[in-house]
Amino acid sequence: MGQVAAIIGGGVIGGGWAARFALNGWAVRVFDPDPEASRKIGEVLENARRSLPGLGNVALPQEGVISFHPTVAEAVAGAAWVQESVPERLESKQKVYAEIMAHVGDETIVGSSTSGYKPSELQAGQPRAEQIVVTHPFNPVYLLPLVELVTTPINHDVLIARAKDILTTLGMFPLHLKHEIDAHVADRFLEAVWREALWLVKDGIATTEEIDNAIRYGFGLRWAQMGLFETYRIAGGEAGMRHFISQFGPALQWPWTKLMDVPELTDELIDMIAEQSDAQSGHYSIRELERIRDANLVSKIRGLYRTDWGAGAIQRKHDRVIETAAGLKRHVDELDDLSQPVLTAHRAVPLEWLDYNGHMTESRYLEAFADATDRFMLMIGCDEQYIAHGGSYFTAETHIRHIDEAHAGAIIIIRTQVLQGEGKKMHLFHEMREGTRLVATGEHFLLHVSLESRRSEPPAPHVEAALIKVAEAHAALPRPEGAGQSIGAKT
Ligand SMILES: NC(=O)C1=CN([C@@H]2O[C@H](COP(=O)(O)OP(=O)(O)OC[C@H]3O[C@@H](n4cnc5c(N)ncnc54)[C@H](O)[C@@H]3O)[C@@H](O)[C@H]2O)C=CC1
Ligand SMILES: C[N+](C)(C)CC(=O)CC(=O)[O-]
Repeated sequence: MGQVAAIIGGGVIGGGWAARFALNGWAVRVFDPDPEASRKIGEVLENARRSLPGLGNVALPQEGVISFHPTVAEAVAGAAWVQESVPERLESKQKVYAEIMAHVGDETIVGSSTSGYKPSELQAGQPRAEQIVVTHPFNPVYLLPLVELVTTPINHDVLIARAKDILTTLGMFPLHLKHEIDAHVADRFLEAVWREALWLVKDGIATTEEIDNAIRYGFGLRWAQMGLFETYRIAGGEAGMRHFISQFGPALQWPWTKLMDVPELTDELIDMIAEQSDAQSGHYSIRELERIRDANLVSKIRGLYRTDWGAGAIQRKHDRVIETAAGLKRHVDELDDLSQPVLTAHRAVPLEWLDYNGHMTESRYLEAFADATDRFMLMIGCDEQYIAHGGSYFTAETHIRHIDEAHAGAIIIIRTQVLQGEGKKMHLFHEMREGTRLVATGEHFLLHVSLESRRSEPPAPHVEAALIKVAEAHAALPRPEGAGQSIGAKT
């Protein structure tokens, strides 16, 4: 069995943590007195299963089992990680900690999802308080990588390093804050923006929908990929950050903002906001909105994956961590058996690959096969460094057969047979399967090129030798059904 995580409090955030741990192969034990907890977590898990596995290009480990327990003691027994996500009230959190700390092991890391409390407030008066840290996530926990890891001087370096390591293996980005402060770092911004938005609604300047449009069509997109300071560095033009501050800094003194002040949340203001919000989004259920949000996040993070930037770079790193467990190799010399087609993809169909017919759209078959070709190139030594030195392959011809459907989240594997591999020529035949079911085939003819002359040229000797080694081993295989076909041709 893999590692065990205990989730204490299985609401919006605890449910997200349960899904993040389980989908990364951890056994998850939940304690939540709410009789509806198992239904709610089941629904969150269903949404997470649709979206998380397809975020990267490598299949996640086998899903861990989620179980529900009647006491804290039973839930935390043997857990390597305990994540507390009970409601944001200090007194009730402290009571829960007394129970958790009485039953956890000496090595267990106990993280709190608290949005606002400092770790020292949770540690106060607890036995083995040095095991308690704040691990503040962002909703949806199963998709967003950021987790603020807030520690105090009593937390040992070894525990902090282990906490970072575990969060990283879950595909998260632990932002380590060594100085505790109410509401940590990110929620300070969120509250500042929220306060300002409440004033704009109260004063009748903008509706909830107009405020959301002001964010999502403009600076929200910018923030998602560069944050604040990197964005403003660019806004300073060639003169950079100093120029930006001297131009726009003085405006901070002008009365543009009411940030120092919070509007009174009167019944009238709350009704106004709730009515506007109903008019804006009331035609969707919360679960529908969650699915729309998740699909949008998957598209955005996968877009950033392509540019190896921000949240996409975190996902790429996670793929590197889990690719060995998924059976993927980085060089043909690591293969035990060269006589069979090579595993070049083991991944889930991402949400963004679906079309109006509810299945993987045609262009994504080519994307999957192109990624498999990239993996094969990597495996014969045509890696990032080799390409940076000016050698690569160009695809000259492709033939795809769409044999069966693939749906969101389906785990697909691609195996690649080399039909010809010598000199400049590389002729590959990919078979894509879900389980044993053949979904598609892709036949690709590539030429090795010089990226300087943009003309075909022989590969470097070590690349050609690796390619020939596989080609010779595959020469004994039967020619795959469908190889060499054109549209309408009989087999
Ligand atoms: N909702 C959000 O956007 C975020 C919330 N957080 C933090 O996560 C924590 C939980 O918040 P939510 O999940 O939003 O609340 P929630 O109300 O959705 O869930 C809390 C859960 O805790 C359970 N619970 C209550 N008393 C309990 C106890 N003694 N033992 C075990 N379970 C108990 C409740 O039945 C409920 O299922 C809070 O500390 C909050 O600040 C952090 C990031 C984002
Ligand atoms: C509203 N909130 C303070 C609970 C929000 C968070 O803590 C983080 C998030 O997911 O926005």
